[in-house]
Amino acid sequence: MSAIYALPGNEDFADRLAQHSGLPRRVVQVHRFPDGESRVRIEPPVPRSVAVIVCTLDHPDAKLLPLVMAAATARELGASRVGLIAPYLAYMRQDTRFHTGEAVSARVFGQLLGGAFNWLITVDPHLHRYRRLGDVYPLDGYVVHAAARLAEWIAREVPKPLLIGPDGESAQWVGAVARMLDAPWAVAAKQRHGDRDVRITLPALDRWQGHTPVVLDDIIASGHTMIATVQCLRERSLPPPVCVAVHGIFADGALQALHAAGAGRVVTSNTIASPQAQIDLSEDLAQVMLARCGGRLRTVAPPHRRTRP
Ligand SMILES: O=P(O)(O)OC[C@H]1O[C@H](OP(=O)(O)OP(=O)(O)O)[C@H](O)[C@@H]1O
Repeated sequence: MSAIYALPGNEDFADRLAQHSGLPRRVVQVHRFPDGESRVRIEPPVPRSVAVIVCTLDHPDAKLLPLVMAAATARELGASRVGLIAPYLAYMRQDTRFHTGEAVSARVFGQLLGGAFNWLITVDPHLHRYRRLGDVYPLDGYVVHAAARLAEWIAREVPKPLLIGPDGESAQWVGAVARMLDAPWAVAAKQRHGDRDVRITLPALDRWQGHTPVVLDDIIASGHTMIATVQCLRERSLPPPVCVAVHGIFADGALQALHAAGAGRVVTSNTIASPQAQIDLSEDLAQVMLARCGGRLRTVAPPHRRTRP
């Protein structure tokens, strides 16, 4: 029988996958030796089964080696195929050589994981210059989209939402969510001058007075894209914007800075665990996982509610 293996820190998401799928959840132990090396130990898989390893890949450098060791060990101990569920996929933003001599990290990282796993399931990877997961990852890749779950949450929690994307790149997910909600939407222009130096120019929003602004993006990392957008909205005397993202990394006090800038609620999906991770995608990933393992989902996703703001 196939089984789900959680790398440390991924137990809650793996338990949810196990609950939806009926697959057993197994343990991966990672011990750090005093010299900084790791010892990885897994419960041996059933011979010729599929081993599904769960590891979200924020702060990826420390996670990569134990992850690759767990995959190799599952294969050595009898798994016929080894799959990776990485709800958040790292290094997708370093997708070109921005300056001479830089690593194209997205491609290098993809090749490393491609050598360890047969397939990969992830959520809305930051595909910008690469358009398809297969362009970066030499394995069978499956993308789960968070849009329907984000739309469900906004429909339930936000009266008269006006969706705002902080940059042109966000139009794809902002437009998708707005269409599901039948809500108005607009996209700002972003200029990034550094990791924490982001300038936002908002379009005219006067015709949607009385709406609640919802800033929607794929990633909150330093938070400065959201912070600059929130500041622009507050300068126009709009109410505290609700901030919604697929992936909440929240580096270095980003959440506090976002609230200090005037944000209202800040909510993300649970691709990365945090108190803001209130939108559960585990059922959607379990569905795709089971298709790779030859099983059927135990529960049925509720139909998406369509509401007018
Ligand atoms: O919280 P932050 O540190 O601001 O990071 C998050 C932002 O970074 C990404 O875009 P990016 O600026 O990399 O632009 P790109 O789409 O051109 O890669 C992402 O789409 C967010 O907008």
